[in-house]
Amino acid sequence: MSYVIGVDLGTSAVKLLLVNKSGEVVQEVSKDYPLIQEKTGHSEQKPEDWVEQTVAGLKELVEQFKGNVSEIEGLSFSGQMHGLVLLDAENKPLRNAILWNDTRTTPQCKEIYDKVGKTKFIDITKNLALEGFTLPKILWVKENEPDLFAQAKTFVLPKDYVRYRLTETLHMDYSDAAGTSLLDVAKKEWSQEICDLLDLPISICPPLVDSHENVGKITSTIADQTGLSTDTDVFAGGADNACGAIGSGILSEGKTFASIGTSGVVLSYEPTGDKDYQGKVHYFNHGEEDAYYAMGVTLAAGHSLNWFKTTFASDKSFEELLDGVGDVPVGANGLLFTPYVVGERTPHADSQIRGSFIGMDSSHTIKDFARSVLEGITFSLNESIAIFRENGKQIDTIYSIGGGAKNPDWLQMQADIFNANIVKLKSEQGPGMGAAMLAAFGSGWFSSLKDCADTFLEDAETYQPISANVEKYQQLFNLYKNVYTQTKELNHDLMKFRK
Ligand SMILES: Nc1ncnc2c1ncn2[C@@H]1O[C@H](COP(=O)(O)OP(=O)(O)O)[C@@H](O)[C@H]1O
Ligand SMILES: O=C(CO)[C@@H](O)[C@H](O)COP(=O)(O)O
Repeated sequence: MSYVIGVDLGTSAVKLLLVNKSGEVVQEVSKDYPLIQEKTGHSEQKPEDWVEQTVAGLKELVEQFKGNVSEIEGLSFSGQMHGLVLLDAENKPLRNAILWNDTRTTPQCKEIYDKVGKTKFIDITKNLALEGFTLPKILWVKENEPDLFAQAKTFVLPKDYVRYRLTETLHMDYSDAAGTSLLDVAKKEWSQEICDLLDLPISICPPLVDSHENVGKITSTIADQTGLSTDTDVFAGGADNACGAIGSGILSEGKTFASIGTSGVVLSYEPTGDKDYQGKVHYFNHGEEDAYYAMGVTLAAGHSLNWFKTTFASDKSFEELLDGVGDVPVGANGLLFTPYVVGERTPHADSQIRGSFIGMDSSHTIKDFARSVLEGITFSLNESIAIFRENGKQIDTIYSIGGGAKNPDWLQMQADIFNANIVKLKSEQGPGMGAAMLAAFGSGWFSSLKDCADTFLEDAETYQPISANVEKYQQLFNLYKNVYTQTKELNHDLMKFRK
């Protein structure tokens, strides 16, 4: 039997899947690492932590593997997007990585519009200038840490750095490059014009490759450390959302997923690079060659639930905390939550907005709060679905992936709030499975990613909308949408009192 490994470098952990030629996940390993949040709005990680934990995960996978290690033919990556890893001339990181959920760069986003012009910027990058994207982070370092920036030779994204350490070859794939704000998304090349207008040398941008491209073999040092064969091929891999799309079969027009990981994402396939959403949703290159996708992002989806659990129920597991939320009525007995605990992206690109519980009553219990957190996260994702529908997309079936897809009550809430059938796949490991599929396709096991999806992916369950709930949720969604406007100014004024 032959195998491939999908490495999903997430925000909370690296998850590794060993997958056989039929698409069965035969082994799984997860290794976590900390988030460094020294100030409000700051979010960093140490690149060395990613490398150490990926190597430790690969070693554990190989130790548990019953077959012959030479049967593991290749590996590929899915990576948290946008994080800036700035490298010196010897490809050593110059500082901690600044992550996708770090929102310190509001002035740099303004600088981008001032110097490039908003219309031209959206024309080239197909996206707004957002705090989470890589370019404003580069400008922040240039402005705030000039000595360090002077030593910078190049930059990469999180999984590119880990891949570099495994192979000693440096690349970035189109799907991740699209999230830097330096790529001309339709032309698939670095934008000389944006670099010139912002006085950045284009030489800091690494060579571009397709996600399924073979970029080399693992080094003998990594082979020694992990037990893998030196013949193991490494394929470039993609942005976690592009890989999530591959791993849930979002490979043709009309297919959509909702992912609840640390962030929340609603993503829909786009066959061409020229649909105009006026920057209301993100528009990126897919991990499938020459395809695209549009997506809306809730900055803190699973992160909101995580925050709630850590702060108010730290002794409970997710299962214990959520046990019984299905018995709480729709609307959590009049409690409404907005998941803006680290700011928001879609549809409100606002780094200063913060979360609220509206309607707290002395009769509310922790179960009401837990249900309102799940509902608030799902309402936020529904705002992205509404944008897609307003732009003519028909969305009647949605694949649900990520940690949030583990809970059946939440899956039913998604069906009722999105008013769509929710399909759970046999493996909810979207991005890790997508990375494994890139390695399988890259290894020549299949003639296309679609062929691979036909063999690897299988629906497990479908949740259908319950019409009485759909009706109540439509009323609640209208109330939910008001909370942003009603609390915006208050939150902006509170900004100066934050850490
Ligand atoms: N049993 C569960 N039920 C509901 N939600 C869960 C459960 N386990 C984890 N989650 C949510 O899923 C999130 C992690 O999802 P995951 O897809 O693994 O994230 P990431 O790739 O960002 O690290 C957690 O933050 C949590 O909110
Ligand atoms: O910023 C984005 C997408 O634009 C995030 O989706 C990150 O890519 C992190 O994803 P998770 O850790 O939540 O999977």
